Amino acid sequence: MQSFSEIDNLSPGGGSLMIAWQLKGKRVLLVGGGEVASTRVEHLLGADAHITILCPERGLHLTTKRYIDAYPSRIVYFDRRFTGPSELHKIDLVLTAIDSPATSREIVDLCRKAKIPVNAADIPELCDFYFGAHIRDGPLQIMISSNGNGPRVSAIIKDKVRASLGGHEGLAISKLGLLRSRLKERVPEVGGSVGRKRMRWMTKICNEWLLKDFTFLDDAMIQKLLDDGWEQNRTPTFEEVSGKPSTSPSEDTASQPERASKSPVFGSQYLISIANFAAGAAVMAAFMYARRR
Ligand SMILES: C[C@@]1(CC(=O)O)c2cc3[nH]c(cc4nc(cc5[nH]c(cc(n2)[C@H]1CCC(=O)O)[C@@](C)(CC(=O)O)[C@@H]5CCC(=O)O)C(CC(=O)O)=C4CCC(=O)O)c(CCC(=O)O)c3CC(=O)O
Ligand SMILES: NC(=O)C1=CN([C@@H]2O[C@H](COP(=O)(O)OP(=O)(O)OC[C@H]3O[C@@H](n4cnc5c(N)ncnc54)[C@H](O)[C@@H]3O)[C@@H](O)[C@H]2O)C=CC1
Repeated sequence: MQSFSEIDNLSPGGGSLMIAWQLKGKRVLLVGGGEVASTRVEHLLGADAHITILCPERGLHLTTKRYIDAYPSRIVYFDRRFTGPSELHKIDLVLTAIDSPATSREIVDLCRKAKIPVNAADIPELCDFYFGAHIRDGPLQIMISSNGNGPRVSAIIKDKVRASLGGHEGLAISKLGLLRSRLKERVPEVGGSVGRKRMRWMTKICNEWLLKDFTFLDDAMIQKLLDDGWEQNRTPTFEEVSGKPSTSPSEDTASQPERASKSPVFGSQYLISIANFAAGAAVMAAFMYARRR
């Protein structure tokens, strides 16, 4: 059992809860239409929310205007300022991105009374949650947050993380999602021993296949994987299921460590590293020995 001091070390506090908030079909009020608001619209559209924008037309950023014109069924736009509590009727979430902290404060107060979560772009201490720097590739979403300390640094780190991705991760995850749902259709039981078996099998496939190989999954391959894999309680290889050779691990920037340790290519790279290290150590030892003499 963990002692209290160990638990204290595990949760030092000072952070925030990073969650993937499901906004599909929810109503979001965005007050303001400037540059910051335009980025909010992008995120809200990506999350399938119903959006209401309040902002005098002369204050609209070109990008916000483009979104309003392009998605009339998703965005309701009013060419006016926020007027009062009635704006919050049936609203699930409020975002302010305006150039008036006093008005932002008033809106936040009203949201508190109505128990509606709110983000005020200009007043971090009043926000129920912060935005972060995002990377999105289909269902893959990565958010970098500095928890209010350095938004620009979040954006810089985001660029570094993005550069380390291969570009195939989103598609691979979509295909994996399809495999998972087909498996759940086949064995719909929730929890219990079947649930555990299903999770073990999915975990094994994820560990053993290269991420990029999942991008090739089609209906026939999924069927074969389930028939020859799940039903036989084994995990067939990509080669077996597709009839094609696997993608080269060097092409797969997200290659899994489990696979790496088993892969002959990675295995030989590992041996070469050990050999290099041993050779370096031998030279160093000889050098030290020579100096002592
Ligand atoms: C607390 C938070 C509340 C919230 O907005 O939810 C907040 C608050 C404030 N930002 C301010 C300034 C800047 N914000 C950015 C950029 C971003 N800001 C974002 C989020 C957040 N900003 C939340 C914390 C997130 C975190 O901690 O990680 C990002 C990540 C996401 C997004 O906005 O969607 C997005 C990058 C997206 C991308 O590029 O991917 C830049 C740089 C730039 O524009 O390039 C600058 C200028 C440089 C700088 O200050 O760093 C100011 C005015 C400060 C002042 O007056 O001095 C305030 C208010 C204050 O702090 O008082
Ligand atoms: N969180 C973040 O990422 C960042 C936040 N900020 C803060 O966000 C705020 C907005 O920044 P920008 O978009 O660059 O400003 P902006 O000046 O481009 O846009 C402000 C918009 O608010 C509208 N507006 C003002 N009062 C309003 C009201 N009562 N009702 C409806 N609309 C109203 C204006 O017409 C304008 O369209 C600023 O306070 C800024 O300090 C700034 C940079 C980054």
